[in-house]
Amino acid sequence: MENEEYSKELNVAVRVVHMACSLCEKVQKQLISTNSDQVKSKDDHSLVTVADWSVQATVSWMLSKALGSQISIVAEEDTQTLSSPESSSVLAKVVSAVNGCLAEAPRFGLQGPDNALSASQVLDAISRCNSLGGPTGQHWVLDPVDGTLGFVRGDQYAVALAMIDGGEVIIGVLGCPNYPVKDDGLKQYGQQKVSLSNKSSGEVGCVMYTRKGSRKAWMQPLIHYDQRLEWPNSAKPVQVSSISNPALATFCEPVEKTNSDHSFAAGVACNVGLRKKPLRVYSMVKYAAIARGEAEIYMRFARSGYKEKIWDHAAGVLLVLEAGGVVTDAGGRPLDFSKGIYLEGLDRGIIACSGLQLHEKLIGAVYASWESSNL
Ligand SMILES: Nc1ncnc2c1ncn2[C@@H]1O[C@H](COP(=O)(O)O)[C@@H](OP(=O)(O)O)[C@H]1O
Ligand SMILES: [Mg+2]
Repeated sequence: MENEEYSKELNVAVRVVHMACSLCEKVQKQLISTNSDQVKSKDDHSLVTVADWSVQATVSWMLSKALGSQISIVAEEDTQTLSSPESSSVLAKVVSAVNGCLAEAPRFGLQGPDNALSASQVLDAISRCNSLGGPTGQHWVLDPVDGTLGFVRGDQYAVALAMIDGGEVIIGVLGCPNYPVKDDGLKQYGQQKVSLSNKSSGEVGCVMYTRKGSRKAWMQPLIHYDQRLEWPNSAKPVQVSSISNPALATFCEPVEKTNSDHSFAAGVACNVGLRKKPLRVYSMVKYAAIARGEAEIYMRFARSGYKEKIWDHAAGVLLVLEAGGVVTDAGGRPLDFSKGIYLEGLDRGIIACSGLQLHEKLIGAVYASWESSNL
């Protein structure tokens, strides 16, 4: 990207997200290959948390190493459970996953530690991410494994890293390890899941990234096995779809109806003339789908009282905006990332679109449907 401002931060963030994706892929593979259902339900929980904590420790350690230990990081996990005596075996797994990942830093163009980290260094790296964000200064915002259910089910999930400066999202990086690189890959993934053991290099998994004001968003394939990440590797620009006819538009929403009111969204969809069935996808991969031009609309209507968190949206929102799209709350106002860990003042829900025409229609339809809804 031409503008030098924040280029070091962006470069480091992209490499770190590649590392985190590689860590997650290993844990997810292990999880999927556990056959006994009984063992699985027990292991599921600990393996997911292993991935969450390990990614948070790795990203925290690498960012501090590359950018200075004074950086502020807002992230989802804390160490309360992990540091209790009952969690010693999980902690051992986390330490091993983190050291395994950090040892590979040179493959990603970064410098890892000279010696393996101790358990207390790993715990420190996790607990350092206790910033609360806010309107001033720079804050890194991390969701180590977004879409936990998708992760457990061998489906879509994302590693999301953003940087906020002065309350504005400046950098957005989204790792989507199960998002096929080829066009229309997400729709095909839904119909015919890629076998995790057969994932081959360059076909499945991408990291998307952007910087505010660049009006560009990029996608790189994940690297596998002993490949090295070169900058900018085979990054290709992505952009939103040009479809503005609702009858041809694809709309995404969360898989879980507890996270978004499917029937309210169906009413809005019907009002604007959307014809296709919703594409239900776990995690921030929905934002990635809009930024890549594979879907035109993402609607999210959480139950009243639920407060959306900044790490579930920051990276994805910037990607959609810089790829040419529009993202607002359901009242048409931009999302406010300056108020701490929550998207305070969010009006009813979130609407991301590939273009203004569709967006205006959706906002109008939400307004019209609101009175009759029971949200
Ligand atoms: N009741 C609720 N309403 C809306 N979102 C919720 C929710 N409970 C949890 N979430 C958030 O929804 C995210 C998953 O999004 P989606 O449903 O689009 O896949 C979760 O991220 P994690 O999986 O990182 O916890 C979590 O932060
Ligand atoms: Mg999340």
